[in-house]
Amino acid sequence: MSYVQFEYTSPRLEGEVKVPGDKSISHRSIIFGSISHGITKVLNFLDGEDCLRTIDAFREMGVQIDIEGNTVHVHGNGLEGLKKPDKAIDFGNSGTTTRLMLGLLAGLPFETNIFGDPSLTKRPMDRVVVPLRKMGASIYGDANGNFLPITIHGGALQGITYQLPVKSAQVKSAVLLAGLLAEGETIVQEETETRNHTEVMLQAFGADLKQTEKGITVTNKGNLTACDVEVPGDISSAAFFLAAGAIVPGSTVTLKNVGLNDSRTGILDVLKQMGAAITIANERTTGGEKIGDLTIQYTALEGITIEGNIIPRLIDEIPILALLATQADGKTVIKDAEELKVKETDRIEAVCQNLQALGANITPTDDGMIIEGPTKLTGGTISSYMDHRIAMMGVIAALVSENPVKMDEKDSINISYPAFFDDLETILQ
Ligand SMILES: O=C(O)C1=C[C@@H](OP(=O)(O)O)[C@@H](O)[C@H](O)C1
Ligand SMILES: C=C(OP(=O)(O)O)C(=O)O
Repeated sequence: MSYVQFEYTSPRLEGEVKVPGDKSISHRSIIFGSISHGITKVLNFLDGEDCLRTIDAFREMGVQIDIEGNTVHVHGNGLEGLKKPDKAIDFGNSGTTTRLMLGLLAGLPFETNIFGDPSLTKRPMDRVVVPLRKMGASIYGDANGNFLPITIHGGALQGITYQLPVKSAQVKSAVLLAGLLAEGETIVQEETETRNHTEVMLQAFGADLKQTEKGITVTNKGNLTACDVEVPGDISSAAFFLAAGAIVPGSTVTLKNVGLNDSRTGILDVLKQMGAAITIANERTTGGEKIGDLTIQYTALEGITIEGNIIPRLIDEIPILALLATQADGKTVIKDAEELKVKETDRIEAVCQNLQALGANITPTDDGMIIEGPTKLTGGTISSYMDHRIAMMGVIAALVSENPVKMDEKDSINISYPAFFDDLETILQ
């Protein structure tokens, strides 16, 4: 096997990065733009492979989508204007595309076949299949529809009240999307708040969606209206440089225009609690989403316990937080994060195996991990597990390792952050 090697001698990070557009918001801008009437202009769209899958899916269904750099024009067909795709749709590596599209396809009166890459094929779909069947969709696939490839035949849905059994914005969004095409009210109840971009954006596109004491309620009000979207920078991508700035001696890094939606900022709360020197400037709101500039400086960190309601607010940041915790003084415990097992790979196993291979003191648990720090990482050989967030963690680990980090591949990073190495280069001194 050939490896890519990362070696940084006495690195220091200094300067500004404008991180790419938010992945969750980019997906949703295409979905809601496609099902609206009129042209939706999307600025700062993330050109990562996952979001391009969402574009491909709507092109297959007859929607004209023009891409010019990071500006995208979606010529919406309206809910009734989507056509049956001519062939099976490939959702690649993207869980968000799959689960949100299943929600939409559940209400469309034709049959669609969908499939994905080996990672996506292992991820559970029953979390959306169960409520969508309750609403009236016909769904077939391996293990009673739990795994791709899946065939879905939509149409004639009935609204339901659904209490989320998993803390998942993808499930919430799938049910709300189906609710746009269902008869009567659809209500989603969640015990722990998950990211709310679907709710924010559906309201901006004119959907009849409100938060009531019963839960998040949506009705089938007919067509949505196109609405321009300026995508904030992705805090989940910013997280890699926030962590790097905090642990690489002598660093000061500023990340511009980062999305600061409260349902996503768990990482900032954790960094502050660990003692990081982080400041927020130029706070403002665009399209209902808060954004601002973050500056972080290297400083000593302390281990903490991360558990409970904060977990969905930082779920994708746990791999890089685990690396950060290896450099903090004392014990960091991460609990209530069993969802990590069903991401692009089992991220509890991938993070622990890799950081152990680099010399960290980290132990996996059933719902998270325990890290004892600080440890000077030695470097070594790791695997990305073909998971973009694990791969980026590996590269940042090389910045604080004595010897090189060798990894089996790096191309998976294109899923969410194609400009990752260019941005790293900009701030590397
Ligand atoms: O709704 C979304 O855009 C996402 C929700 C989260 O997944 P879950 O809903 O499975 O928690 C997150 O991990 C994923 O990267 C994007
Ligand atoms: C889990 C992720 O994405 P998805 O579920 O869309 O594959 C992620 O980006 O970390």
